[in-house]
Amino acid sequence: MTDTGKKGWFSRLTEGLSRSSKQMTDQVVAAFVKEPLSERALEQLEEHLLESDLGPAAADRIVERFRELRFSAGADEREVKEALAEAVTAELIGHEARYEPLAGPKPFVTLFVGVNGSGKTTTLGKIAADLTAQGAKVMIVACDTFRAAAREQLKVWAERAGAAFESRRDGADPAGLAFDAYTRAKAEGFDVVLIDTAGRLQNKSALMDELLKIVRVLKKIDADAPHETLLVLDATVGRNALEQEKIFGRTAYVSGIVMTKLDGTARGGVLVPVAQASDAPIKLIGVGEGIDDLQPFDARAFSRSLVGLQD
Ligand SMILES: Nc1nc2c(ncn2[C@@H]2O[C@H](COP(=O)(O)OP(=O)(O)OP(=O)(O)O)[C@@H](O)[C@H]2O)c(=O)[nH]1
Repeated sequence: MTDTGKKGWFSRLTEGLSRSSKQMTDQVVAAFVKEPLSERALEQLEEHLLESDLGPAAADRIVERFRELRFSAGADEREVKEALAEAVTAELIGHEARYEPLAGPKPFVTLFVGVNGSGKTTTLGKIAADLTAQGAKVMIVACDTFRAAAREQLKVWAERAGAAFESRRDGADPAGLAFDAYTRAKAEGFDVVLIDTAGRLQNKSALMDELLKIVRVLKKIDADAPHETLLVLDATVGRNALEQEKIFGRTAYVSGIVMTKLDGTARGGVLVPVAQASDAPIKLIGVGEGIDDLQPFDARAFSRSLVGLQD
């Protein structure tokens, strides 16, 4: 990425996280600048960390770090923010990884799982657009065969991205569709296959059976497929995201997490307990609806933006 690209990316991140950073830092920083050594400032810190949905375990550790730091009287705002950013980074640094579909086997099959409305379709569309812009041959497969609207939405993204599109109507077997699409992609030299799946949690066991069946048939073609299974979680549902991680993480062999809509909440801190609860790392984050608003997850950049640092 160029320096200007990097700068634009960082300011998008900071802007996207502005509601969370406001919630997280304004009062905390003021409290520390005013009374650097007081128990009251530490209590306020804990309260705000919990309100940002960071979860009790991480909040405790961060408060302990702050207790040990013992800011001198006259600590300024920047110093307090830097310390907070470092503490949050320490919580996340072991949980970041890259999504690299062009570095793996060809075609690289990615399965998208998550509840309806979490941002699966949008995420998939943004990824397709980014990959075709890099010259890759991309196929999108709409395995939610029950919902015509979902199919249509995905088709629009495929056309916009210049990607091939595979779908079937009215409840056709999603696993059969996935198998045929992957077979075609292999025969025709596609680089990447992006598979959208259904997300109805009302009938959890049927949904999991459907996902597992898709995985099973893909493995008939290549034992390592799907090469990535991305769980898409919506940050605006707060700690419910943890529940969803549990449900999908346990059955769907999730290999990476995408946290969307971080711009739509003051509780972006929820990424911390989700990352720590999951066996899979965070790979991408969404901070808006535009194509450039889906970004690789960088623990340090995320943490700095979360506390309102501009660089
Ligand atoms: N603000 C914001 N909105 C987002 C982001 N990602 C997705 N959205 C919006 O969230 C809504 C739901 O996204 P979809 O991609 O349709 O979600 P889905 O999981 O595919 O849902 P279904 O199509 O119902 O299965 C859409 O209006 C998106 O534009 C994001 O990072 N920020």
